[in-house]
Amino acid sequence: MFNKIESGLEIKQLSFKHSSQKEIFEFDFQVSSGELVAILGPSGIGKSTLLSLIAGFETPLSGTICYNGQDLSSFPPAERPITSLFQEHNLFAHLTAEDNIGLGINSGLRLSSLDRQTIGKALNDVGLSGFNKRLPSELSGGQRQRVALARCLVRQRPILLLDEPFSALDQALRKEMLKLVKNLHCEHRLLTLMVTHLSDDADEIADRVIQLS
Ligand SMILES: Nc1ncnc2c1ncn2[C@@H]1O[C@H](COP(=O)(O)OP(=O)(O)OP(=O)(O)O)[C@@H](O)[C@H]1O
Repeated sequence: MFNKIESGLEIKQLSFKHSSQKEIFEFDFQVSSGELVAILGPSGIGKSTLLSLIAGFETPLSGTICYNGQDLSSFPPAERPITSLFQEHNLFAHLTAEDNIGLGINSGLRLSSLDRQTIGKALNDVGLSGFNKRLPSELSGGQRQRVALARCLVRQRPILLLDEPFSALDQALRKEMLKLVKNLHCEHRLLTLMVTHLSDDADEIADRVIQLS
């Protein structure tokens, strides 16, 4: 049993059921601010479901999700202190890298020159300086995920959720992206939860592994 924590994410006696299913999922754990935790478990165990609950895309049957002692239940997804990166479909095909990242600052793309500088810095942070005007179709798979990561950064949310973000990439590229995530996590002091089914990836960068069973 954990005591209530003041700094970090606390998932307490959370239960959930997809409306069309019988299975009930239960989660109970906590993650400290600044920790990078890997969520491991077999296919169908509920890893993505857990991230959807934390992000606010699904509503639990019972239990609480608190950040720094504050219950997030009443906050819609856009107002939660959370940014997410998924395996794919992170970018809009008709927008440049710069504008895709800019959506993280202003959804109507009303961007000041300071915002443009912030976007340039984020592109630099993910190793894509000068790629501002590229369309997603003009980028490799790894570069597209870097752009999506840059958008996560400009949102300046303290919690980063990663749902198998690099599983479509080959092993060498995946390792490179994991290193990048680790660096960004440290540099931006993000509480990071990374869902993966690969224990090697978890061992590579995680401070701790939570195994769902
Ligand atoms: N929207 C949904 N409606 C109904 N059932 C769902 C829905 N999303 C997921 N499920 C079911 O809930 C269970 C958990 O799914 P989830 O995607 O969370 O698992 P996972 O651990 O992330 O799996 P994987 O590693 O294959 O991505 C599965 O049995 C899945 O079929």
